[in-house]
Amino acid sequence: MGTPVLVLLTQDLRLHDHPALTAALRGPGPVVPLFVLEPALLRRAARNRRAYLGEALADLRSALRARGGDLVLRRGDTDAEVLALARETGARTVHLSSGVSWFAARREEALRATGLEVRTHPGLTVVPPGGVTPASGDHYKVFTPYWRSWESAAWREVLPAPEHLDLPDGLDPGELPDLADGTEGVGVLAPDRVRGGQALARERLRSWLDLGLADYGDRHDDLPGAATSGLSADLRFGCLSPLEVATAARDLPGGSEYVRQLAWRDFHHQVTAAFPAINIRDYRPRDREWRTDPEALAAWKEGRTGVPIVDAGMRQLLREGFMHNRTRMITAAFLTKTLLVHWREGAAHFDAHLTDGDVANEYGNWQWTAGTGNDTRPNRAFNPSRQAKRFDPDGVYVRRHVPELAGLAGALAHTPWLEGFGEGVEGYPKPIADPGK
Ligand SMILES: Cc1cc2nc3c(=O)[nH]c(=O)nc-3n(C[C@H](O)[C@H](O)[C@H](O)COP(=O)(O)OP(=O)(O)OC[C@H]3O[C@@H](n4cnc5c(N)ncnc54)[C@H](O)[C@@H]3O)c2cc1C
Repeated sequence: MGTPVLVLLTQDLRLHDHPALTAALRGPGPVVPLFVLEPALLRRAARNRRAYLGEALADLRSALRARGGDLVLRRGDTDAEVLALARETGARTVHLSSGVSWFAARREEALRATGLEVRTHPGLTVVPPGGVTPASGDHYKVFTPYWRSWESAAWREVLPAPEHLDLPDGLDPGELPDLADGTEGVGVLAPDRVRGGQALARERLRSWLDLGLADYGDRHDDLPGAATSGLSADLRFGCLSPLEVATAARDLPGGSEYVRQLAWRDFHHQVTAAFPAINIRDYRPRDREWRTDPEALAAWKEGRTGVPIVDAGMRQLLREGFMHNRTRMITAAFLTKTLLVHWREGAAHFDAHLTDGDVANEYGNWQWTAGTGNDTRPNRAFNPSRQAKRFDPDGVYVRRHVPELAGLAGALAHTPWLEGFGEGVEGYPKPIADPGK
């Protein structure tokens, strides 16, 4: 047997289409798949993401065991744990998928400083950041030209899952702690959250391709229909490969509209790779007065602004750890453009609850909506009343998430302030800001 090699897993918790794992398996030696639980990161992570992560690691471990290998788990700083495991096994090389965040860049730097050979691979996007670039500059700042280049870029082949792996003898695989026990983390554990792991993710993908995709173009904005794929958390943790999803969907009816959304995901990744401070600083600084309004912010977070479409979205987030894209835009615009509260406050709340929350998509989209990011129309308005009438015309979505409004039929659920001779609906607040007409 040859020298063992390490594969450091991060946001790629799968066996299918895994370039780093495939590269490691090309050598003659045993392959040690490793995940490092970093206490400092886990303490700050949303409870929903901790729970998904725990499930995804358990699922990956059983898939690896079924193939003769195992998932090795360690707790501590990634570079120190990688180095310790390399010393224990005699490994000199570590393979990993390239990340785009500031944290991923620091991690890679720290790994290189250990003296090990560090080999990075694609795998977290369809087209890797830098895979397409404009004539001037290192990344695209506007989506439409990016999309045109992205569409015509050559994609690599989808790789099969390995059939067999060997682990060095006598290696302690390490314990997987219960990450969903609720003792650590931020936000609330959502009762209807998505469950994690590549097995469930692959079932969701199959069912989406068979039953949902064909109608995506017509129905992706239908709020009550919830007619989107719901695969964002699976993509976030890499239980699904974005390239495999895009390749499977591309030539099916509805595929091109769907694949365009995956290009948005890649777009925000290449922006973040070029501007890793996306979660801290304005991408396009604007002369803007933000307001400090703790009461309005609390009402927004709890879904009691008195604007039903906003409250429905915010309560969906608390109940599911997920929110429909349309209400993500409406609620984010209400906070930043109507209440004039800084995007960082809103993004922090989303980050504490979204199972799919990640640096590139979350902050890229928050800045896009707030007008400090990549939107070419930074003053774009999202009038809540008009959005509600258009995307939830019968009030079904609002009644589903705001039970106080269950007694209001049809579109009346969107204007509770007009009920009871202008007294509103008992138990539901009056709007804290103009909901528009
Ligand atoms: C304020 C705000 C915050 C957001 N935060 C996140 C986040 O933290 N994580 C996240 O994955 N998405 C985020 N999005 C983008 C989008 O809302 C979600 O990806 C989508 O709602 C997930 O549902 P789905 O999987 O059913 O999407 P589908 O409509 O089925 O789309 C398929 C996939 O394409 C990708 N995608 C779709 N729309 C976008 C988009 N605008 N930007 C980037 N990728 C997209 C996602 O990976 C998604 O799973 C945010 C959007 C807004 C406006």
